[in-house]
Amino acid sequence: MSQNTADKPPLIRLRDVQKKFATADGGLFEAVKSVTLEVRQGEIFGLIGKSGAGKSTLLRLINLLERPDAGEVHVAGRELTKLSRRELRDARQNIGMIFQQFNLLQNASVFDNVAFPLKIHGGLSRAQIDARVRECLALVGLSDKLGSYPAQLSGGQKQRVAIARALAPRPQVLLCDEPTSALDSETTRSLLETLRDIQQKTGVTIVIVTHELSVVEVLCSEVAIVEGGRIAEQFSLHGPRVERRTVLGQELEALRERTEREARWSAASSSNAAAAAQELHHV
Ligand SMILES: Nc1ncnc2c1ncn2[C@@H]1O[C@H](COP(=O)(O)OP(=O)(O)OP(=O)(O)O)[C@@H](O)[C@H]1O
Repeated sequence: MSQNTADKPPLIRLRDVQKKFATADGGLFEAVKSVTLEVRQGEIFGLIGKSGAGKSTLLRLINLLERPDAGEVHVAGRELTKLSRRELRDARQNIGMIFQQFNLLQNASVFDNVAFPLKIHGGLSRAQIDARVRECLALVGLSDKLGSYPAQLSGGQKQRVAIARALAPRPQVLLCDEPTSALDSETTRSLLETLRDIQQKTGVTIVIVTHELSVVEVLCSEVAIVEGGRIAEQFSLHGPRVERRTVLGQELEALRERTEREARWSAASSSNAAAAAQELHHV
């Protein structure tokens, strides 16, 4: 579903958003400088940049965890900065989020962690909650961990519980803030596969912040490169490889080229192996 999103309408629209923070010396630091950004429905959209570039702040502006000093935040047709507290709480039901450090409730079982957002918003029977929790845990491959506690799980499993919890209220948007930074490379690979699989099964729109090029290359359909609080460059990862303006853009294209070359090489070597096997068979 993330493959052909070019004709889909934008589900998230940031217009001229700005965010400043007070600094220790009494000044102001502009973490996000008038950014305009659109994320289409069904996209897996990467925000990549160096530490301090403003990626996390930009992500947190999408669900108003950070309120912009100026600009508009539209998600699924609603301008979030205009909503009352109560309306915003409802609108946030449509925007799940996961974090680098998982943020699970340590004293609650896996079941209760995933059930939590369903219970606090009410409206569902116990049987409905039970069914939805099981469905979400199946989606992340943790059906057998219902009764476990976070301390009994690996980092990858904890992040899967966090994903199940974020998806439980059936959000249209899933925000991911460095979701694999605390994980080793193999666990990262399998978690990214799970995220892609979930996107395809549910159609959820994913925005992911990372500083790892390989995460963007493996997962994303579109990428924005964030530098100094601005979008320095944005492009599709399914489009042709062309010369990019930013160093990160160039590195990402080099990575794409290497992956394509390796895929060609391994296809060629397996067809050579097949041809050799056939020859042997005929001898
Ligand atoms: N609550 C805050 N108060 C003060 N300054 C902040 C706050 N949040 C972020 N900043 C500053 O804003 C800038 C951008 O931070 P942000 O976390 O968005 O960057 P980032 O690109 O996600 O970096 P990292 O990968 O290191 O998290 C940084 O200089 C940071 O110190």
